[in-house]
Amino acid sequence: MTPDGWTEDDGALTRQFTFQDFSEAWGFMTRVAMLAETADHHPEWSNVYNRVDIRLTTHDAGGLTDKDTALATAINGLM
Ligand SMILES: C[C@H](O)[C@H](O)[C@H]1CNC2=NC(N)=NC(=O)C2=N1
Repeated sequence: MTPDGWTEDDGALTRQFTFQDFSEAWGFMTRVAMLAETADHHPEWSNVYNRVDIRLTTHDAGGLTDKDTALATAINGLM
């Protein structure tokens, strides 16, 4: 099942997050980075000022796995 707010698209989960400013976006990215390191599962992402675009896919498997769903759910838990 696709976690709230995420879109399943071409073997990946994507979601865009928008914050008040860069500082809030960067703080969020820092927290996501710590989740990613703990899970040894890392996002494809980009940041423009207050916006963070995240794409989750499992490169080793060539598509979507439970690791992506788990990380998306954990990221939702930061909000
Ligand atoms: C060696 C290392 O565990 C692997 O390369 C991990 C690291 N993080 C990863 N992250 C993601 N998103 N997909 C992977 O396949 C992946 N593989």
